[in-house]
Amino acid sequence: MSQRNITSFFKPKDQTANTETKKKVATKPENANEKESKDKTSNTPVKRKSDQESSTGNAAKAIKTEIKTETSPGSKENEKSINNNVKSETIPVEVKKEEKTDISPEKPPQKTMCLQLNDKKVDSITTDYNPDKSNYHPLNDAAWRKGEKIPYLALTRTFQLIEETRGRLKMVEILGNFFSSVIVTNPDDLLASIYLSINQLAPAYEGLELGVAETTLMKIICDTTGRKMDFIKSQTHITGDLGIVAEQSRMAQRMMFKPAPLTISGVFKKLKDIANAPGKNKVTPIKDIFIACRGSEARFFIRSLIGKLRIGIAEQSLINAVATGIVKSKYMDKMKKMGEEKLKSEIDEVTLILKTTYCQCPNYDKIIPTLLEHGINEIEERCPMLPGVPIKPMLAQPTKGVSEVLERFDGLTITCEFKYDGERAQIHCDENGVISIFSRNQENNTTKYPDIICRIGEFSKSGVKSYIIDSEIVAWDVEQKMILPFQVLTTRKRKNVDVGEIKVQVCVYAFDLLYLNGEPLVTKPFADRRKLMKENFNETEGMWHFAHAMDTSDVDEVQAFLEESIKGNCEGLMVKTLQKDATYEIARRSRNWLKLKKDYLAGCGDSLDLVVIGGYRGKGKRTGSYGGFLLACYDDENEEYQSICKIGTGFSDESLQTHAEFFKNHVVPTKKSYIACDSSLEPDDWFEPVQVWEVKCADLSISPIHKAAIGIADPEKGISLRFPRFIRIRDDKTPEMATTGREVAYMYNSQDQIKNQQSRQNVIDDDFY
Ligand SMILES: Nc1ncnc2c1ncn2[C@@H]1O[C@H](COP(=O)(O)OP(=O)(O)OP(=O)(O)O)[C@@H](O)[C@H]1O
Ligand SMILES: [Mg+2]
Ligand SMILES: [Mg+2]
Repeated sequence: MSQRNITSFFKPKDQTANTETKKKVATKPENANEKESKDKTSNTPVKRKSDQESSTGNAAKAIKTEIKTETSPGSKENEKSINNNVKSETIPVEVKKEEKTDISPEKPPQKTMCLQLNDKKVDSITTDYNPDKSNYHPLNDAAWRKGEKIPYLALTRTFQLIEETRGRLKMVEILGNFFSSVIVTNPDDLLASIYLSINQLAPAYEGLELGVAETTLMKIICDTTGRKMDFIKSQTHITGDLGIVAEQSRMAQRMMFKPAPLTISGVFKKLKDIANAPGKNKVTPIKDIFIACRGSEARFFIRSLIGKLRIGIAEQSLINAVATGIVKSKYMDKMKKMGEEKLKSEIDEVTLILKTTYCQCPNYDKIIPTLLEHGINEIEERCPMLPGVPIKPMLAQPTKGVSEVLERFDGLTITCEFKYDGERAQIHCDENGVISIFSRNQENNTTKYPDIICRIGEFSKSGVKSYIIDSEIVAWDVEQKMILPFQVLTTRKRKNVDVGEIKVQVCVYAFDLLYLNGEPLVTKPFADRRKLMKENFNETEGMWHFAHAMDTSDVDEVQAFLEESIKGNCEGLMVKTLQKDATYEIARRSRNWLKLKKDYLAGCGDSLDLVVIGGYRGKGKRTGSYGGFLLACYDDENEEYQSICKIGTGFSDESLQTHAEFFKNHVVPTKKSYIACDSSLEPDDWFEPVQVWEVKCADLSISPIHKAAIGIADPEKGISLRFPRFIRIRDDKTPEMATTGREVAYMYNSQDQIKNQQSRQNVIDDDFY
């Protein structure tokens, strides 16, 4: 290859590391590219990456046709090994002979190397770069030049590093460095890189999901690699990860025709096609990509399809990483001169702008192109709140009693509203009259409520062109004209409901107006928003109501209103500021909304929403299912799950069966790095964090073993729940929306007993909660 400016992602040293790994798993000569080419040219010439013009699709197709004729000789011995040889009747397939320790996917280069190299790589773009002297290496498949489409392998190697890294800061740094490389060399690939890193194809509310069944993928792996189904199944059972098995299977097989390297944009587009394709039409595009996968590409491609990337990059980390990428790409060669502190403070600033923007417009399709075109300073203004794009809702803080509420709001004008126990609904109407209904979680619930859509015209008065209403949808008893319990609402179908088949009627209780006729209202005080809502919308009995409210701060009146709410089948009250400190705080659990539930009056206060991370097999009557579970809260700062209690109460025999069935598909072989848990609690099975349970308890206490809120209420000990009881599954919450460590600490500190023991300074500052 001629000398020219090369953008290379990994140092030669890294490459050596790679080669060494390869040596371990393959008998392939380690030294040179020429050798590799020569070996192949002896049979069929393999085109070099640089002169290969054919598209992935074509190359893939060519191979696919050949692969179809492959047969596995499948001696019993071979079948047992993941490296069983694959033969082809039509094309010679080079097969790697590997050692028995076969589940050892390609090791990524050393972390620090990658980071240094990222900086260097950035230099390499600005200076006239000589590949002979610096970090270019012919064996580096993940390298790319400025302006070129970025190889998918560069991204999956980054994922590999993240997967093997402990600590969120480091993970963010690795991903941020990668994003900075993308921004500098080919910003067009940034959006796809971002989506692939969080395993999404579009904003969550568009509901475009991959989620291909594991068995379908297993079959594809068998078809394309010649492995036997039993073998793939058993290896998946051992490793607990079809991604790793796919990677091993793919690596064990060498083909004469090297398909064109996959690119980030190419894979992203194909994944979208796969998501949009009906069931059986997904198979061909999956095969096309899978047979073109190199190294860790296979692992992450398969994991993307399953719907679990397992690198633990959640929303907050992603935004931090994008901010890191933006700032680093801006300073490139000046980074060292800038000093760490200045760099960090600028990254923090950009993170905040991005977060605010994402809260009002959670849509990377809009944010990223705007960012690249207009820069970070204009982003907030250019990506405003818009009907049709769900915003993250404002949430409330729990309180323990009427007097606490009034103390907190001393001197402020407030209102008390009934707290309805149903499903949060953001109702959007855009300028064209298109209606969408979004859940608390920004999921699109429009097809769940066709009855609401049918009669929406009665709701708004004339002159209303566009709006966003915040509301609670509750189940409604038409005959008795009363609200029905939350459990009734859960029996309603979740999607594509037919008006004719509706058994559970619903009523909407509107409590806020966030947008009206082209104007966001979130910065106006609640009193003004509420006035506008009442002026522009109608009430119709059993269909549309404004939340029942009373503007008072009289203790007795609040107490009486609370009791009235409970009689009316509500959970309690929401107490809200009206004038001062009364803006709508997007995505915040704000102190300007306090919730006062009947349950708070006894016990520990609010219930907790906890993530199930493990199961203990049952004995006696519970043999065959789990007898208990390990629960965790979510530490949103470090993005880890912290164990909080074991739970074995509140379950019916039937619900235990249901849980066992459900978690059977989410067992992982070992504890994941993002789980903080003492070894003495080791469950029989670890689960992926996928489900949230609402739990009540007698109280919270300091625990020497549990890790919840460690370092907050106590410098070294965590907090655990006493006498926890299962209440219900919270399908409307993702694991990242579970009760946080800080919230746990807050609840612990709010317990009267503790409150009395502590001096005021020790009590957690509400601002952090
Ligand atoms: N009048 C109201 N104003 C605001 N929210 C209300 C009102 N009535 C019912 N709600 C519901 O109460 C929720 C606020 O409570 P919180 O912040 O604790 O969230 P949550 O944990 O999902 O709620 P919970 O566990 O209490 O059901 C809102 O998300 C909304 O669904
Ligand atoms: Mg609720
Ligand atoms: Mg709750």
